[in-house]
Amino acid sequence: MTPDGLAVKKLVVVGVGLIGSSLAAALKAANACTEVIGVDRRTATIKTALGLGVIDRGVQALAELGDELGSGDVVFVAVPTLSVEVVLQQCCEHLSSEVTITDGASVKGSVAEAARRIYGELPPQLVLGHPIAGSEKSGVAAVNPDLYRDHRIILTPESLTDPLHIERVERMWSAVGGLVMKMPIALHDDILASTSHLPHAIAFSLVDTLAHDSENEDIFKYAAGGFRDFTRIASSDPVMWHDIMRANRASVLEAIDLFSANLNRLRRAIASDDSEYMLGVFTRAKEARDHFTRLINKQAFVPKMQNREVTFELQPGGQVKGKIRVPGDKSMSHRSIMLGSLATGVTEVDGFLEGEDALATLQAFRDMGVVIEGPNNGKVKIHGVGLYGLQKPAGPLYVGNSGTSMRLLAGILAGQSFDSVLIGDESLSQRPMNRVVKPLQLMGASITAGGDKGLPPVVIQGGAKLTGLHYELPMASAQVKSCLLLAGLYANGSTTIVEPAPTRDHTERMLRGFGYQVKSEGNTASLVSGGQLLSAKIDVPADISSAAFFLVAASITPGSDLTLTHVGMNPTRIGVINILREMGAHIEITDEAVVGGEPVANLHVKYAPLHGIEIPEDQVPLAIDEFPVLFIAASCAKGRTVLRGAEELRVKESDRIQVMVDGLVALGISATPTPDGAIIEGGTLGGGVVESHGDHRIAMAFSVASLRATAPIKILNCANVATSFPNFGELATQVGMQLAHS
Ligand SMILES: O=C(O)C1=C[C@@H](OP(=O)(O)O)[C@@H](O)[C@H](O)C1
Ligand SMILES: C=C(OP(=O)(O)O)C(=O)O
Repeated sequence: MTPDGLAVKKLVVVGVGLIGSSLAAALKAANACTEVIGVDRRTATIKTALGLGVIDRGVQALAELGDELGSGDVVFVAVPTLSVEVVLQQCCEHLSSEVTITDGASVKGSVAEAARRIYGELPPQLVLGHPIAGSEKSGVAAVNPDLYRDHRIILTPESLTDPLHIERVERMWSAVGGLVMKMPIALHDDILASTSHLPHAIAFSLVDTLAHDSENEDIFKYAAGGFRDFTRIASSDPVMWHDIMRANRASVLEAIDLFSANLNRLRRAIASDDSEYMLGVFTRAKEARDHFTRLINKQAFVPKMQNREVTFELQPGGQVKGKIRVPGDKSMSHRSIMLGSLATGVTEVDGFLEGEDALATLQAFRDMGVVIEGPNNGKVKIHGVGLYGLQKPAGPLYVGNSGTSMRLLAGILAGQSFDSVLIGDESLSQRPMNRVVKPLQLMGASITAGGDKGLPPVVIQGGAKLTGLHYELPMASAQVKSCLLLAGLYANGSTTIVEPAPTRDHTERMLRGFGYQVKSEGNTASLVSGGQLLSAKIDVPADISSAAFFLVAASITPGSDLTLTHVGMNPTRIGVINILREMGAHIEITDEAVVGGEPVANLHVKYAPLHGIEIPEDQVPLAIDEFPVLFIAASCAKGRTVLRGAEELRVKESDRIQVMVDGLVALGISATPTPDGAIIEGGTLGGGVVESHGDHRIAMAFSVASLRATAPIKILNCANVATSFPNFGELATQVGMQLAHS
């Protein structure tokens, strides 16, 4: 700060166009400098700037200010890129080394070279910069004091640049709302060549091409939204862009070459009617553009979901009434993408869960070259590439919060010819992967993960020869079973998995649906390699794990009457119904049917007084994801509920035993954790603040608790509800729960 607390003392803007005048106006509006002086050789510009109140004073040459500028003053050079050299020459001749100099040119390498030519080396007072803001408009009349608010300002200081001057420039941009970041000059010029200079070159060239067409009048008359959206930047300042292209020649040429090659490839695809290639380009581009839209709207989920702070606030009481269909089954959605990709032909999926976990799997397969259309209202079309058609991804495969994606993918990737790396978010990076890494190594896979527990990243070397395995699972885990069966598709001979207790069998069922033989006998599942998967139609039923929140909600709320439609009723998933019924719940199963090899039904639930039970251990793997909300049922039941044999809950998205017990205790319930479960005494739920630790099922479980709470409940860290149940809030409110989020 200057002694009087200002970001800078005098601001001198050389070149009073849009960029210069907007900084001047913004700094004045923020009262962050003592005076703004404009330098522009055009007197008319100075006059306009004075008239608009953008500057306090104007001169025609920097030389006029030489004597009065000193420490704390900043000269901002805002002239077209190739004119910066002339201004730097004047700076060198007239300014003391105390004065901070910065610029706004779009290319940094050429400015640095100019400075070296003039000063001999980069002067410590020169802080090169580039505000990533602008508009197709130009000139002082377009001045916009908000131009830099929330926009990135890139500074490219070198080792010789004086930190005092850097700090001053950072303060100046922060004062006008800019988001300052630093990067090396070469990186800046490469990035900008692709993200800014190339699109401008294309827009100018396209409009010029159309304008030269003999029928251009007609063309412009009929040009609609596509033309308007795509070519807006072609009305940018020609001199400025002429300068930029010349100043960043090498990087721009590289970007144009890459684009031309890709455009030519697309041309060939159109000529030869290669619809798969076209769809590949269009679906990948749409996904990337949608992601960008979410980013600019600040609602992106990849790669840093934890950064979103979502808090659920629930009022006590409410109703549970109506008829709803919860979103598609997560386990089946993952598998539909995986098997659809590995099949030959086009697989059509209906009812796909558009939650972040299943989308992470979808993206991973796109990253490996699979063309996937959608999802569009739960519909997805996968253009399968066959068991050996996946391509090496360009970088690590990021699967967010999803254990299922990482473990099942590990099995598939172990059998590929290419290297790959699987990474996840903060929570997934703490979950044990050795349970899949060790048996895959036994099959001959070249796969590693970190430390004793085998934490992600999971690193896989391609090209390993896998051999079938007879493996007794040390824990009841459908993810481990599925991983090994999928690796078995690529292993010599047969792969047999023996489970300590039955777990969900969607992989086995769906493989059969794709025409691949899988034998299931008692607790054993096995398959032999050498077959192939043929595309299928898949109807994904509503997820019973999501329905569970509403089964408990209706069961604990007097007066409730709720129907959940088309719920998946696979016998390996219905533990929650069995357990609730044993506690006295009133759940009717109607409209039973079998769809695509999976049973479905409607569930009609009404309030019933619940009582505590010893949960049968054989039901634990069949209700493994439902325990958070079953703990809520237990806290509303009369008497004691005891859960044993559920140590797997400690290695889910959070330690679900500890986190649930902590939350219940915070709400006044007597609950005690045990190494493999918990003891819960039914009681009265109070209000309070609960930490969900970013675990979707914890957040939703405590939302349900509010129905019987005596005071409001606030649940922290709920963004990850979107991993499995993106419209939970809407459905909860629709049935009568009183949930607001911020
Ligand atoms: O195979 C699957 O789709 C799943 C298996 C279960 O995990 P484990 O295999 O770790 O028990 C479950 O918790 C998870 O939500 C989904
Ligand atoms: C454990 C879960 O999922 P995953 O293991 O796929 O992260 C879950 O959804 O509760």
